[in-house]
Amino acid sequence: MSQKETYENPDLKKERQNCPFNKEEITNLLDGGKEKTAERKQLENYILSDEQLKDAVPMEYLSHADKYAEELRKACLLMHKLENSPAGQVPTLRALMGAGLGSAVLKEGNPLALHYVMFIPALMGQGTIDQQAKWLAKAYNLNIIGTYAQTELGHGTFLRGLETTATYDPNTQEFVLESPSLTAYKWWPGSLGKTANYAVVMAQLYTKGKCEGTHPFMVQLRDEETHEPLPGIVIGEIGPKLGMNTNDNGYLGFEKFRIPRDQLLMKHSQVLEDGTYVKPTNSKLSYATMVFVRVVVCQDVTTNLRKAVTIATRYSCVRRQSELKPGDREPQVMDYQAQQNKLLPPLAATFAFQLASDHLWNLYNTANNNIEQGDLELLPDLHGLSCALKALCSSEGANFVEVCRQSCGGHGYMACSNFPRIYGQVTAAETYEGENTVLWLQVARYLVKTRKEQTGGLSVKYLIGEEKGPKTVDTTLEGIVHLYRRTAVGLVDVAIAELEKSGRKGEAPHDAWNHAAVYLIKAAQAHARLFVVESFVNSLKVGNLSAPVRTVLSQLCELFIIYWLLERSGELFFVRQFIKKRLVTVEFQVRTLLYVKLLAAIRPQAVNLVDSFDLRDEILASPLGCWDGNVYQRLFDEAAKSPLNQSSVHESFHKYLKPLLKSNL
Ligand SMILES: CCCCCCCCCC/C=C\CCCC(=O)SCCNC(=O)CCNC(=O)[C@H](O)C(C)(C)COP(=O)(O)OP(=O)(O)OC[C@H]1O[C@@H](n2cnc3c(N)ncnc32)[C@H](O)[C@@H]1OP(=O)(O)O
Ligand SMILES: Cc1cc2nc3c(=O)[nH]c(=O)nc-3n(C[C@H](O)[C@H](O)[C@H](O)COP(=O)(O)OP(=O)(O)OC[C@H]3O[C@@H](n4cnc5c(N)ncnc54)[C@H](O)[C@@H]3O)c2cc1C
Repeated sequence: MSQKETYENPDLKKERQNCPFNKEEITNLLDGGKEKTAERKQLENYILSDEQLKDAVPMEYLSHADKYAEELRKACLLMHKLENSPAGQVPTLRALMGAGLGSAVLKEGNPLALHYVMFIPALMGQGTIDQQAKWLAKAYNLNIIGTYAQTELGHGTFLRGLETTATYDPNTQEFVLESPSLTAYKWWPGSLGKTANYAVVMAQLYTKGKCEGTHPFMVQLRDEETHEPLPGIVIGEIGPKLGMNTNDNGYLGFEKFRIPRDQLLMKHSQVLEDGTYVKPTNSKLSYATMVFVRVVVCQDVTTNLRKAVTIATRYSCVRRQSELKPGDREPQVMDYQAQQNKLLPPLAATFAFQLASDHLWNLYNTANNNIEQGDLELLPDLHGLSCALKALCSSEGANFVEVCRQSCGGHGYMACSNFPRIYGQVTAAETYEGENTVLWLQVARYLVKTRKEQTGGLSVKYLIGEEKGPKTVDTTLEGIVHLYRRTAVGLVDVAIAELEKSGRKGEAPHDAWNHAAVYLIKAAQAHARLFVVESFVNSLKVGNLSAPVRTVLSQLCELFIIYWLLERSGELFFVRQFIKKRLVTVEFQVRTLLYVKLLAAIRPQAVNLVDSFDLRDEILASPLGCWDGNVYQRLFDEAAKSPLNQSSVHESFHKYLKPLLKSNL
C-alpha cells in the first residue's frame, strides 16, 4: 500500500489477510497499466509532500471569502508545480482538475477548473488555426484565465432561448455585445465571479439584421494588469451553493461592449468583413465543448463514488454495533446482510461506471478525430451516449453516495466524514452540463428516431431489425443481459405506441412528446443501463486477467446487473410480453436467490477491493475511511480543531446566555 501505518485496526487487519487476488492487478487495471500506476504514485508523492498545500484549519471554519482566497492560493501554487511535475504537464493537469489527487488539495472545487475543462477545450474546438495561434499559448501559459459563459439567469437548458446578443457592425468590423434584460445576464459560469479575465461567451449572433443562432465569442472581461472589469462589463459572484463553493460561479452583463470581428470563434461558421454569414456544416457543432465535459464528468463522478465507497466500506468493517447472535460480541456492521445490500452494489457500480466511461472516452476520441477531418457520422451516437452516461452516472452516483453516508450512521453526517463535499460534487453533476431530465429526453429522441427509421450508430444497433436471443428465462449472464435488451427495446416501443396514440387523438407532435415523457425517460434510462451492463460483461470476456481477479470481478458484475434488475423491476411490467409469459415472476425468484448468495460471496473481499482503488488518505479526507481504521481517535482529533473548543467557555455565554439564565432566577 502507499501508506504503511504503525497502527492498524485489528478488524481491518483481519479483513486484509488471505486476500485471494492480487490487489495491485486491480489497481493497474483501473489506472490503465502498471506504468500508469507508478506515474500516478510518483505524482501523488510530488504533490502531497508539499507542506504549503496542506490546510492549516478545516475549510468549514473559514468564511466564504477566506475559503476562496485559500483555495486560489493553493491552485496557483499547484500551477507553479506543474513545470517540474514528474508526470508531465497534461497527465498532471488531468489529475489536478478532477475528484482524485486534485480534491486532496482543493476540497471544494478548483477556481481554475473551468479554464482547463471548458475554456481551453472551447478554444481548441471552436477556434480557427489562427485564433488558436493567438490565444492558446497565452491560455496554456496562464497569461490569461478564462471560463465558459453560456447559462443566463433566465435560460440554462434551452440554448435557443439565450438572450445575450452579439450584433455585427460592418462599419467598425466589430460585434456589439449586449444583455438586453436582467434575465439575459450570464449566471453560473465557474471561475467567472473573481478569477477569470477572459471568457468564451455564447451569444445570439445578429448580422445583416438576421439572427443566426448562438455562437461562441472570445471576450476579455477584466484588465490584464489591474483585474478591474472593463468598461461595459458588469461582473460578480453569485454566492454560496450546496457544494463546490470555491469554484466562484459568477454573473456577467454586457452594456454595448465591443469586440473585434475576429473574436467570433470561426472554426465552424464565419462572419465575413461585409457581414455575410457562412453557415456551419452542422448547427450543433457549437455545442461540442459541452459534449467533451459530459464525457469527462462520467469519469469524475466515478472517482467520487470510489471515494465514498472506500470510506463507507472501511468504516463498516471497523464499526461494531448491536447483536447478531445473542450473547456474542457485537458484530462488524458489514456482517449485516442489510449493510452489504447498501454497500456492495455501489462498490460494483464503480467498476461498471468506469468501464462504460472508458468506452465513451474512446468513442469521443474517435468521433472527435473524424470531426476534425470533416466526417460527422459519429456525432449523433456520441451525443446520445454522452447524454445517457452523464445522466446515468451522476444520478445513480449521487444516490449511491447518499446511501454510503447513511451506512455510516451518525458519523457519516459529520462534515469531516467528507460525504457532504462528495455529495455536493456529484449532485452538481446531475444539473450542470445539461440537466439530467433534459438529457434523458435527448437520448429518447435519438432512440425513437433510430427505432422508427431503422438506422443509427453502434450504441443503438439493438433497436434495428428483429429481436435476437432466447425468449424464455435463461439463467446465464448472457441471458440476463438479453433481458435488459428486451426491456430497453420494449420500453422504446411502448413510448412510440404512446406517441402514436396521442397522434391518433389529433395531438400535435410536440404535445404528444410532452404527454409521453414518463415513457420516454424510462426508455432512455433502460438504454443507458443496457449499455453499462453490456460494457461490464464484455470487458470481462477480453483482457488479460488472472483467474482470481476475473472471479471477483465476475461476481461484482453479476451482483450489479441483478441489483439493477431487482431495483427497476417495475419497468419490466411495462413490457406486456414479459407478463404474458410470466417471465417476470420466475426471473425475480431465481435472481433474488442468486443476489443474496453473491452478497455473502463478495462480503469477505470488500475491504480488499476498496484497498485496490489505492486512494490515499489525503484523497479520502475522512477519519472514517483512513487506511489504518483508527476511526475514533481521528474523529476526536477533528473535533479538537473546532473553534468552539479553543476555550472552555465561549465568550457568547457571557454576552447572551448568562443574562438569560439570570433573568430566569
Ligand atoms: C479532465 C478531467 C477533469 C474532470 C473534471 C470534471 C469536473 C468539472 C468541474 C466543472 C464544473 C462545472 C462545469 C459545468 C459547465 C456547464 O454547465 S456549461 C453549460 C451547459 N449547458 C448545457 O448543457 C445546456 C443543455 N442544453 C442543451 O444541450 C441543448 O439546448 C439541448 C440539447 C437540450 C436542446 O438543444 P436544441 O438546439 O433545442 O436541440 P433540439 O431541437 O432538441 O435537437 C436538435 C438536434 O440536435 C441534436 N443535438 C442536440 N445537442 C447536440 C450535441 N451537443 N451534439 C450533437 N447533436 C446535438 C439533437 O439530437 C437533434 O438531432 P435530430 O434533429 O433529432 O437529428
Ligand atoms: C455547480 C454548477 C456549475 C455550473 N457551471 C456552469 C458554467 O461553468 N457555465 C455555464 O454556462 N453554466 C454553468 N452552470 C449552469 C448549468 O449548466 C445549468 O444550470 C443547467 O444546464 C440547467 O439549466 P437551468 O438551470 O436553466 O435549469 P432549467 O432548465 O430551468 O431546469 C428546471 C427544471 O425544468 C425542467 N426542464 C427544463 N426544460 C425541460 C424540457 N425541455 N423538458 C422537460 N423538463 C424540462 C428540468 O428538468 C428541471 O427539472 C452550472 C450549474 C451548476 C449547478
